[in-house]
Amino acid sequence: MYVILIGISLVILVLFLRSLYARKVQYKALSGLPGPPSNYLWGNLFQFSKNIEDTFESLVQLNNHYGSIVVLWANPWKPLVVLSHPKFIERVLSTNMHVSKTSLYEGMKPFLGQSLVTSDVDTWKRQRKLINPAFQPRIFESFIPVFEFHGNKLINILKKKGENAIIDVPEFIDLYVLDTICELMTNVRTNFQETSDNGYLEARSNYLTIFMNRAYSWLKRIDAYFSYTREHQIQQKCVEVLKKFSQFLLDTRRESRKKQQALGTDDELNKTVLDLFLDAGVPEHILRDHIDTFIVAGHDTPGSTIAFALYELSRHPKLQAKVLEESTQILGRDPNTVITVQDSQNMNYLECVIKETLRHRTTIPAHERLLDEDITIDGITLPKRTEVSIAIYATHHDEKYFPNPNTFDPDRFLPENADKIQPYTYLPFTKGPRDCIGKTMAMLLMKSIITKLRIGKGKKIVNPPLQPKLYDLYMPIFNYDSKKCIDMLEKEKEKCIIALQHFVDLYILDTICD
Ligand code: HEM
Repeated sequence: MYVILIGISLVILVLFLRSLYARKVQYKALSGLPGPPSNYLWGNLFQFSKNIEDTFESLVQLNNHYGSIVVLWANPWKPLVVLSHPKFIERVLSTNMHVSKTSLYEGMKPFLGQSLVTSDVDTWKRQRKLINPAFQPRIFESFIPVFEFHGNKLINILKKKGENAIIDVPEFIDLYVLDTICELMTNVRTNFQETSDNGYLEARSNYLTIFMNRAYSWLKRIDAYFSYTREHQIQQKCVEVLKKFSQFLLDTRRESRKKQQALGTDDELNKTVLDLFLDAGVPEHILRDHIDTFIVAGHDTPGSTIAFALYELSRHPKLQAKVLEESTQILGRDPNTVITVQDSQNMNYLECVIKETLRHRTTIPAHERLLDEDITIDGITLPKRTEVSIAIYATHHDEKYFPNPNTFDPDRFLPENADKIQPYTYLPFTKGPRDCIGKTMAMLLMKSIITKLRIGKGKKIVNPPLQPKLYDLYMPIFNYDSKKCIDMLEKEKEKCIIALQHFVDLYILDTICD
C-alpha cells in the first residue's frame, strides 16, 4: 500500500516539476514581449476575470496600448499571445502548420464533440476533405430555392405584423437564417420562423453564454472546478435539448433518403453536409456533432452580419440608394423576381457593404491557434506550443490599415481601393487551410435576404442618436432569454435589442410595409 502511495506521489511530483520547468522556459521566452505588467506567480489573473464585457473591452484595447504582439498571462500557466501584426498572422495562417486549436475550444466539446471546429488535426483533415463538395460552386444553384422559400416566408411574416408593430428584426433575421442553414446543411425543412418557441434556441443561447463565460475565466476553464458549478449543470441540460434537435434532423433526413432512394429520386449531384457524412457511414453520435457544428457555425455569424448591414444602411441613405439602384438594374422592379447566383455575384456594391460590415462589426473578433513550431520574425520568437489569438477585430480597426476605422465606408472595398488593403489585415473569415468553409455560401445568403428585404426604398430613415457599444456587437448570440443563467447579461441584452430594434427594425418595417 505504502509503495503504491509513494509511487503515486512521485509521479505527481515529477509531473509538477516538469510543468514548472516548462512554464519557466515559456516565461523566459515570452516575458520580453509587450503586455500588461504581470506577476510571475499569478500573471494577469486579476485583470481579466471580472466579467465578459470587461474582458472583451480589455482585449480590444490591448493592441492600442501595447502594440501588435502582446502577451497575456490571464492563466499564469498558459500565456496567450494576441497578434494583430500582419506578418505574424500571415506566418501562422498561410501554411499547413499551426492548424491545431487551443484550450479555448475545449469548452465547445460537450456540444460539438470531435467535429470540424473542435477536432484534432488528423480527424479535421479527413472531415474537411469529405465535406468539401457541399461547398463547391457547382452546387450553389441548389441553394436558391432554399433562400427563396425561407426569404419569402420572412417577408410575409413581417408584412402581417402591420405598420405600427414593434419588431425585433435581428430576432426575425436570426430565425430566417436558422431555417435556411438547417435546410442547406441537412436537407430537412424546419419552421423556426413560425414556431420559434421549442426550447432549442434558449438552450443554444444559454450554452454559448456559458461557453463565453468559461472562455474568459481561467478558473472555469479547469474541468475539475467547472464540473461542480451550477453552470455545468445548466450546460448539460442544454446539451440534452440540443442533441434532441440534431437527432430529429438526422432521423428525418434518414427517412426521406430512404424514400428518395426507393423512388430513385435522390440527388446525387447536390449533396448536403449531412448526406456526405451519412454516405461515409459516420457513427450516430458523431453525425449529431456534425449537424450541431454546421448549424452553430453557419447561423449566428450571417445573422448578426445581416442585422448590422441593415442597421448601417438605415443610417446611410446615400449608400442605400446605391444598393437599390444596383439591385434594380440587375433584377428589375418586380419584387417576386428570383435572385439567381449570377445576380448575387453581380451585386458588387452590396458586396462592398457586406464586406465593410464584416470589417466594422467584425462578427468573430478573434480566433486561436496552437503553434506547431517556433516562429521568428524581426528578432521576436514565439516558441512552439504557444497559444496565439488572431485579433481580427484589432486589425480591422487599426488606423494604419483602415484609415478612419470607425467610419462605415463600403468604398474601401471598391476594386480601385481594395488593392491597397494590406494582406492579412482583413480577415472576417480568417485565411489558410482552416478558414471558414461556408464563406461563399454565407455571402450568397446575406446578399439574397438583404436584396429581398428591398432595403433602400428610401422613405424614412431613422437617425440613431446612439452607437451600439462594442459589446453589443456580440449580443445577437445572446438574443434569447438568458435570465435563468446569466443575470449580468440582462442589461446588455436589453440595450442591444433596444438599439437594434429601434434603429433598424422600424426602418425596415417602414420600407417593407410600404
Ligand atoms: C458572415 C458569416 C460568417 C463568418 C464571419 C464566419 C467566420 C468564420 C471564422 C472566422 C472561422 C474560423 C474560426 C476558428 O478558427 O475558430 C470560421 C470557421 C468555420 N465556419 Fe464560418 N463564418 C461565417 C459563416 C459560415 C457559414 C454560413 C457556415 C456553414 C454553413 C460556416 C461554417 C464554418 C465552419 C464549419 C468552420 C470551421 C472550419 C474548419 O475548422 O475547418 N461559417 N468561420
